[in-house]
Amino acid sequence: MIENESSDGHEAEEYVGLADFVAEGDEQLSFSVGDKLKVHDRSSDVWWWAELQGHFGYVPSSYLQQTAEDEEDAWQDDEYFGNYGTLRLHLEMLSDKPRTETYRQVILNNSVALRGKVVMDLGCGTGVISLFCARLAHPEAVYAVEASSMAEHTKELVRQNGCEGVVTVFQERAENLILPGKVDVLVSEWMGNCLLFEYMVESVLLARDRWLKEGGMMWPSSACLTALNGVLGETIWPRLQLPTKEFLSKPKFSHHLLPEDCLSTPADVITLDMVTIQVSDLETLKGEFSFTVEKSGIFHGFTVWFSAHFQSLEEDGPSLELNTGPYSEITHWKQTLFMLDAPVTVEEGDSIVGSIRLQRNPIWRRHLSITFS
Ligand SMILES: C[S@@+](CC[C@H](N)C(=O)[O-])C[C@H]1O[C@@H](n2cnc3c(N)ncnc32)[C@H](O)[C@@H]1O
Repeated sequence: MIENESSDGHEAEEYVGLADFVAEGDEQLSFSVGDKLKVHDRSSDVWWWAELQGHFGYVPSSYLQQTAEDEEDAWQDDEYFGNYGTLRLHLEMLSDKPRTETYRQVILNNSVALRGKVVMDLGCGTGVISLFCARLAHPEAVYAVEASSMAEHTKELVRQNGCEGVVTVFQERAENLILPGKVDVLVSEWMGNCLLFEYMVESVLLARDRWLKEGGMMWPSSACLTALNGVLGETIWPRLQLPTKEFLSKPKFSHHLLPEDCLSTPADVITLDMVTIQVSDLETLKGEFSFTVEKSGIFHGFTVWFSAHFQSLEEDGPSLELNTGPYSEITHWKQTLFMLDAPVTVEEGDSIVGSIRLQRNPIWRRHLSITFS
């Protein structure tokens, strides 16, 4: 085999490992997540002939993904900020009452302590959180940071609300931001599906490290991914019959889990402390779970959602929670469903024990894979 040329005469192409793979036998090639492999033969759908550091062997195609053209491409920023530059997404978020109301309540509950403080609202969108700060509390300044073109409208909204003396809009990516000084509070609504999707949290952590004063407050202060096992509602099951294979192979976003379809009590599986977590920790996050089945039924899969927690600025002040789970008022995130390959009958008292792993995509930096074991 000639290096850089595949068996059919084409150039070998570079792929990146999405997960660790351990070879079984001499014919296969082991690699780790993030390894760059040269793929020489893709004639089979399932097993490809590849090379890593001079070693050759078969590798499973589903563990590999083609590399991005460049760093910018890896973040898909044109598409990402293009979408946030339109009103559609912002209207959906603004009309998500539990979400928007929690942020309003956080500002209101802390209005006394916010007096004279400097606040950064990272990813301010339409500026709703900045305006809550300016209207409900008396901060010294609010820096409203937004990378998309929505910032142009936000400047106008701030002016129309008479808040331009307090709120300054920075149309900038957080990573390139230059502020007049450090801030006392960093507030952001960065959470995505399964908590991490979009990985806006990375921008929040970078801004924290550069711009938050020592001992400053992060809102949310922590966030949790929660899981439980559930039956699949009778309303969905009939729709599954035809495209079952496709349905099982991917998570279902925007799934609305009904409390009566839950087989056990939910458990927090991963917690992010927004003061201490580092960007590098986001690459792989793992959690364990042990569910006791409380209701006999057919166990079809796991459902996950997140909650975000907001500490008070005052020592004994109440903390607040935004919970996107099935026992709380529905939000635009709803829940995410992961189906088992085949359903399992479970009895009350049975245990379902396992682990969950969130692996950030080494190429497409806003994406992740989630594995239940
Ligand atoms: C989920 S929306 C929240 C919008 C607004 N804070 C709200 O609560 O309605 C996130 C916003 O953050 C912006 N954003 C994401 N990453 C950013 C970054 N690195 N720098 C600046 N803005 C960013 C997006 O363009 C989007 O408008």
